[in-house]
Amino acid sequence: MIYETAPAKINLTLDTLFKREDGYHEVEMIMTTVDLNDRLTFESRKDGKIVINVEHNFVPSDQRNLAYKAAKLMKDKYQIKEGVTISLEKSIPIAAGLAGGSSDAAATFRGLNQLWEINDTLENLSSLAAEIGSDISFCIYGKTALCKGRGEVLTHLPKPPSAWVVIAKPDIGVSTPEIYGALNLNNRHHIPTEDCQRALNDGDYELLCKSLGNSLEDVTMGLYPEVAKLKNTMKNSGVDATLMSGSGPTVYGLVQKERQAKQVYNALMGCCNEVFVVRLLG
Ligand SMILES: C[C@](O)(CO)[C@H](O)COP(=O)(O)OP(=O)(O)OC[C@H]1O[C@@H](n2ccc(N)nc2=O)[C@H](O)[C@@H]1O
Ligand SMILES: Nc1ncnc2c1ncn2[C@@H]1O[C@H](COP(=O)(O)OP(=O)(O)OP(=O)(O)O)[C@@H](O)[C@H]1O
Repeated sequence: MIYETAPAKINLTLDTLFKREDGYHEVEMIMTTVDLNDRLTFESRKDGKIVINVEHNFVPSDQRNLAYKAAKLMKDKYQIKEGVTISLEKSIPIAAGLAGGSSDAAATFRGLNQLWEINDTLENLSSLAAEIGSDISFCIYGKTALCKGRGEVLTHLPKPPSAWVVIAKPDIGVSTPEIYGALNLNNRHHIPTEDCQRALNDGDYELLCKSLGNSLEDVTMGLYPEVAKLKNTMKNSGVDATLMSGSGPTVYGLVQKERQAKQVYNALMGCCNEVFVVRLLG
């Protein structure tokens, strides 16, 4: 049996540049991982089937599950006869902007690479992963990276200075295509990534806090005012910086001391069901 953890990601920055001919948006974003993890196990099957065990009302256990798609792609690409039972224990909130499904898929690529003794490089797994989702290439490595293209062109970056992250998800799910679909490129905030890169290179926490930005934030907040409200509550609760992750609706705040993190946690517990205090892994 093989075990893998699948950490959530947050966006430190997200800039959208233009809409491409294939319908995707060219992006430039810096992502990093936090220690909020789904857990997966992989067990070989002789009958060649891919079976997903997951007990969660909003997560499909059939071909729609991203872990299933990853397993199917690995099986076809490397012509594997064996099957696999994948057991998935979810902790990452669903449809949250934290790449939960993408991280499960990435863990599946890594897990099956071992279970089926394929032993391919992370680099090759990362390019293969782009066939089923833009965030999965990053999730293959986790850590911290500048992601370009539609998200799959990676440059690895130093890990962020240590910090506590308070993550809060309002009780709504947001669909990524809906947010990209509602984005008006003529009227969007340009988010430079240079300051954030400098902050990471220099280990400069204050600059990191100043450099956070997400050009999808206004779009999601326009459609879901509760996200703007949550960000305001987060701001007023004493965080050093706050931002919406990905296409939302999750908002996170950064602080340096555990005591501050607990204070922020208490302030947010009243306004959403899903609040977590975690650390940057990066
Ligand atoms: C918002 C982010 O999570 C930030 O990391 C990603 O950009 C989205 O990545 P993802 O969930 O892996 O997205 P995919 O599954 O590849 O694409 C879902 C849909 O989002 C839109 N999409 C996604 C990525 C991108 N660079 N441009 C897009 O316009 C497209 O409509 C696409 O059909
Ligand atoms: N392993 C999985 N875990 C969670 N959701 C999954 C999974 N596989 C497929 N899904 C489907 O994908 C949808 C989006 O879920 P997910 O949690 O991955 O979104 P997300 O956090 O917004 O991802 P991203 O940040 O990459 O856009 C869910 O509504 C669910 O139906």
